[in-house]
Amino acid sequence: MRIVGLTGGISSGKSTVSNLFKSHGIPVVDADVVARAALNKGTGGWRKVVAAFGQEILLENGEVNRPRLGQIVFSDPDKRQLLNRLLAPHISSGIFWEIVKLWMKGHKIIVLDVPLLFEAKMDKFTKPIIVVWVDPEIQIQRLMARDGSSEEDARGRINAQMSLDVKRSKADIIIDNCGSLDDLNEQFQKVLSEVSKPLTWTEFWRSRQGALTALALVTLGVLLCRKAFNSDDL
Ligand SMILES: CC(C)(COP(=O)(O)OP(=O)(O)OC[C@H]1O[C@@H](n2cnc3c(N)ncnc32)[C@H](O)[C@@H]1O)[C@@H](O)C(=O)NCCC(=O)NCCS
Ligand SMILES: Nc1ncnc2c1ncn2[C@@H]1O[C@H](COP(=O)(O)OP(=O)(O)OP(=O)(O)O)[C@@H](O)[C@H]1O
Repeated sequence: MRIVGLTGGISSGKSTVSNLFKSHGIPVVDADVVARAALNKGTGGWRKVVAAFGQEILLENGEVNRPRLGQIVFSDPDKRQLLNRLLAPHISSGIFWEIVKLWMKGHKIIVLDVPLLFEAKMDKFTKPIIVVWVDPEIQIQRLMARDGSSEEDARGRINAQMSLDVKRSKADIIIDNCGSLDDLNEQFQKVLSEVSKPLTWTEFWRSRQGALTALALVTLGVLLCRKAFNSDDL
């Protein structure tokens, strides 16, 4: 199985690229979606976060007030680290089970969309790694336009992440998303053909088809050995 890593900065265009993959039939595991589920009311993640941050981060219905928690953690690195530490095991196991489900369905190529792929050291499980890069000023403009946030808020969120230039230096494939959506789509077509290349042998043996082939080969080997022993007995 090929697990393609997709990362970048906040609002650099990862979801836009993810949607392109999905529209070409390649499933995407979205870490933001998994992270949201890990904070749902009543879950283990929710309990730990409420115990650490207090009732004031809750809405009246008991769900986490996400903008409120965001304001707290994106302006205080210690609190952000605390939140990351509390949620990391829930996010990793959520991502793991999403991958297992896609493996069981027989998908050979999947995309892991993880904003903190390098920070969380998940990059070692993915190949190739695609970084969606964008110029910092365009990133701020798009972030403020999308979330209706202030410049201070947007800068706080961007500064909470590893710099996009550092991420770019760690990439196998770079998508430069400073241009129009048409430009992005044009680059995506090249990325798609790169990512859709035939699996390597290692990737093949990690796929469900590879595992079934290995099982069939072992079974055949056992049957042939038994037959050989039986003929010796005769
Ligand atoms: C603080 C929270 C509640 C704010 O929620 P909100 O709905 O406002 O933002 P959302 O979850 O949609 O995240 C938007 C973007 O912020 C960035 N971001 C989120 N968490 C972090 C973090 N801990 N450090 C740096 N950047 C982060 C990501 O680029 C993400 O795509 C939420 O982001 C959260 O629970 N974060 C911790 C979990 C986490 O690490 N998520 C990232 C998945 S790898
Ligand atoms: N090439 C582009 N031209 C114009 N707008 C774009 C382009 N690419 C993305 N956008 C817009 O920029 C915003 C951020 O893009 P997107 O949501 O894909 O980023 P993201 O990296 O997934 O963000 P997050 O980390 O917050 O999940 C969106 O409003 C999106 O529509």
